[in-house]
Amino acid sequence: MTEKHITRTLIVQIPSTPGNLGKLATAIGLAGGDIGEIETTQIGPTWTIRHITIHCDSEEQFDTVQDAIRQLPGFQLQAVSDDVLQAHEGGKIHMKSRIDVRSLGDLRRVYTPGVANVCRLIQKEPEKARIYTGISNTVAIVTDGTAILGLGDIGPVAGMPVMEGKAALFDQFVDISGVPILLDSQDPDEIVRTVKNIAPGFGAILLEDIGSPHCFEVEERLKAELDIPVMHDDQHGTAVVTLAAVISACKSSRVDLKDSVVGQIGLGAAGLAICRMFKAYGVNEVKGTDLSPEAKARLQQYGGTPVDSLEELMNTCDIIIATTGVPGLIKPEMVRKDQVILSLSNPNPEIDPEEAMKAGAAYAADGRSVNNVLGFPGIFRGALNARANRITHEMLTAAAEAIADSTKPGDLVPHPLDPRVHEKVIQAVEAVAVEK
Ligand SMILES: NC(=O)C1=CN([C@@H]2O[C@H](COP(=O)(O)OP(=O)(O)OC[C@H]3O[C@@H](n4cnc5c(N)ncnc54)[C@H](O)[C@@H]3O)[C@@H](O)[C@H]2O)C=CC1
Ligand SMILES: CC(=O)C(=O)O
Ligand SMILES: [Mg+2]
Repeated sequence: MTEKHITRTLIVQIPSTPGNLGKLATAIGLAGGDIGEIETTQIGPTWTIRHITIHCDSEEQFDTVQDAIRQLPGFQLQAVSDDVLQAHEGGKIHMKSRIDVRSLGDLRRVYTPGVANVCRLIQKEPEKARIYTGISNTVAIVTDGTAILGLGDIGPVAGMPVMEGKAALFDQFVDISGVPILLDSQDPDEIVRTVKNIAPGFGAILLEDIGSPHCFEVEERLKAELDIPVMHDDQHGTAVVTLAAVISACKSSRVDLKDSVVGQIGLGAAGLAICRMFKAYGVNEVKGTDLSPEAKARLQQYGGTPVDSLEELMNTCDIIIATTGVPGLIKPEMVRKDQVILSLSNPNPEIDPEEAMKAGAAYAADGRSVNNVLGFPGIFRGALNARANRITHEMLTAAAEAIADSTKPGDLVPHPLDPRVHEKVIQAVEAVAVEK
């Protein structure tokens, strides 16, 4: 089954005679829907209610599936539920106490008066906060809402589901408490001031979905002015996983990455960091294009070669990396035989990997698989474990190589749910981290 973009659960009343579930499945399949789970919730003498999860390519295809069911005599489509929206009801994260408070003794230990002694101890010996608070295991996930995925400047509150998602991944993959911080300002001075003011409560700062170019200034200033790790994930997390994917592609096709011509479309936060990482890794030629002349000038500053048109880039590069946020920007006829095509924009790529493969690409992937989720959890866990006060280029390179080493031959990246990847990234980052 190819990966579909839309998932819905249909609640269908089906006549209780043999063969009707088969008829329903056929109608759904002929309309293009893939059936996932089927749950029978009620069985009666004349009808049965089933909850059927369907995956479709598009809303239009999903409408066709619904019409096909409505046309089946005796069947009733009772309701449609959106699993994604449902999963978000009430939010995805929740701050929980690690200690039960059930008796007066517990209360006095956890809160007053007991807590006062711990406060005095930390006042006297501030480094004890690492032992007696959760600060060193807590990462602020900071956004101003200006570049939420490829959706643009939709504001920090609309971006909260993404921040909660990052917090959920931190928790589940590497046991870090991620706390979303939504900023009601896009002014670099104010962002830097605010993050510095809240920094005492955190072991590290992850900047997320802050648009370019102000993200560059914000990150540089925070790195210089804070004594804890700061990383803009859309820049460096993305560069790490992209380098890993390209290392794997070159290994499988026995091509030397350093001699390949890399072409980038979109030179914002993700694109520019990818260029910097590739150049530092020794790639000789990185070309790039962007609508903004300033973005192209920044590429040149980091050793890349600006190119005027998308067509020229597609015609002259072996490896294409697109981070524009523009779905469908790369047309199948632009793909050259044996190119590597990474169309990394979320939620929808510049070209569907299947289309790119059909058009002759040697390897193709989108932002669902080549995703910074493979990097940021282990990078932060490794940095916190090592008590590093910054995330260095060596730590990022080590993370990229660990991801590439965890990749099965023929794949571009490992599965994000494989805990061994995150473990390998943690170990690699920790090994080269610089202690405070
Ligand atoms: N797969 C992954 O792990 C990640 C994917 N991304 C995706 O990359 C995309 C960009 O994200 P950011 O770099 O943070 O945004 P950004 O706003 O900093 O950069 C986007 C850049 O693309 C350029 N651009 C827009 N339309 C273009 C076109 N038609 N031709 C050439 N350039 C064009 C813009 O001028 C801008 O410089 C988003 O869709 C995001 O979801 C970002 C981070 C991680
Ligand atoms: C994955 C991610 O960080 C993005 O698309 O912005
Ligand atoms: Mg992002």
